[in-house]
Amino acid sequence: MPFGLARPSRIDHSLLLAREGYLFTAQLADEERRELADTGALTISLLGRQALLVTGDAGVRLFYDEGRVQRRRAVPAPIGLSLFGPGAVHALDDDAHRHRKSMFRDALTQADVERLLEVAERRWRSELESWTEAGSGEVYAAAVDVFGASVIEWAGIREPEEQAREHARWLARIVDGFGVPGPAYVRAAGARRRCDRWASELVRDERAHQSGDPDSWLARVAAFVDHDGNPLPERVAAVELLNILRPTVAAAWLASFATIALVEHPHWRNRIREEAEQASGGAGRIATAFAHEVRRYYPFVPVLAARARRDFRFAGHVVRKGQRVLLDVYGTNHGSEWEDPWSFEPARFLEADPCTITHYVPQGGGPVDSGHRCPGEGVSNGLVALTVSLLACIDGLDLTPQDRHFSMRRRPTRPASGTRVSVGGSPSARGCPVGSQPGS
Ligand code: HEM
Repeated sequence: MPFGLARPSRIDHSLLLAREGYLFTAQLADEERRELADTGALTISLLGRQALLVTGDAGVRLFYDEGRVQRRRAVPAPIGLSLFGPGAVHALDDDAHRHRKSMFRDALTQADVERLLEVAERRWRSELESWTEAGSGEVYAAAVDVFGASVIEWAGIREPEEQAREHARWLARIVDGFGVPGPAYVRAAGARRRCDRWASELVRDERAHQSGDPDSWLARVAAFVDHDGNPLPERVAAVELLNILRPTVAAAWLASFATIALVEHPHWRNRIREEAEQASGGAGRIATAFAHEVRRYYPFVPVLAARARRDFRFAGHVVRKGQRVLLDVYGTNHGSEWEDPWSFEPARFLEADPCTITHYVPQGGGPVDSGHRCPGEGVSNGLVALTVSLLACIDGLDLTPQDRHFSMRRRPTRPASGTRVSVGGSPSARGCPVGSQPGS
């Protein structure tokens, strides 16, 4: 269709997006779905206003083109404030964004990620010991505690184990309810308030006493001088402190899916086990590729939102300044640019460098330093790779009889059963020489 002639649909898509979640694009009218697939773009109507939905490589390039789109006021307040918090890096643009982003990048070097994965491995191993005694365990609940307590320790926050686990569960509650209207959202909002108070106290104490390691995440956030030359206001420092803690706990959702994939694909489980048994440390390239495929294949983020910085045209659509631009994340991870996109196939990541695959966007796309791409991919991929490496080494690991299904409408989703596993035989996990390595 020539420029300017693409017609917005007359149906408001907000309800469809809210109701269908990851199935949003699959539930579009046939004609709309075809247009999105053929051109990579579709003008839709959100809350009575036009928005541009984009997908695939071209859509990713547009979405991360700072000359055309920006993030200010892009995410609806009920989601942005409850998930990221007010003043967070996610909603900044240009120099203010790049400067704040450097705080995250500096704290998440390969060495920092390795240190976090070492802490997580120690805690996972001790958790798995208790599973062996009990004969079973629940992956989701254990991963929340293990990842949460590990990142709290890594961040330089000193607190008793029980308290760290309680804080991990608060963080999980924020993730669990941010996109779900109803009781889960109310629980998430309550957890957000408690986490904000806890994080503010930590920042205040750190500023008053500088008691810990000056390179810890807590110390870095407390001392960070923002783009305007001032320290972050206490509330914003608290928000950013949580912006590493909370998403690290979110990797528990991925660990649940990864366990199911491990059991359902015994060939890969054997390969990961062999790799782990032969390794002298490090989660290895097979476990790492498996983790990438878990992040591509299973649903987590449905869409991302930005706003047009100026008027422009894209794939036959006129986009007006201020109009929302949505990136179809789930659809891009399963689009026609992938070979056999609906097959779970870790081999696709064995040779290719994931950073060079434009349409691989489970945690956003584009450049990580200058754009909004997630700076935590090494952490989440590393935690998933570590998890599957340890689980693959457990003799007789199996899923207990349970409902493995997960909703494609709820965001975020996971098997409601918590992914319970039975542990048979002796756990060679104890002897498995799996160390730690960032995944990407
Ligand atoms: C389940 C795991 C995770 C998922 C699904 C996830 C997903 C995402 C997505 C989709 C974005 C937005 C990208 C964009 O706007 O273009 C993002 C941004 C971000 N993530 Fe993650 N993430 C995860 C884990 C992590 C971890 C482990 C960390 C830190 C250790 C982290 C820290 C951040 C930060 C600070 C941003 C804001 C980046 C910016 O605006 O420049 N995330 N993440």
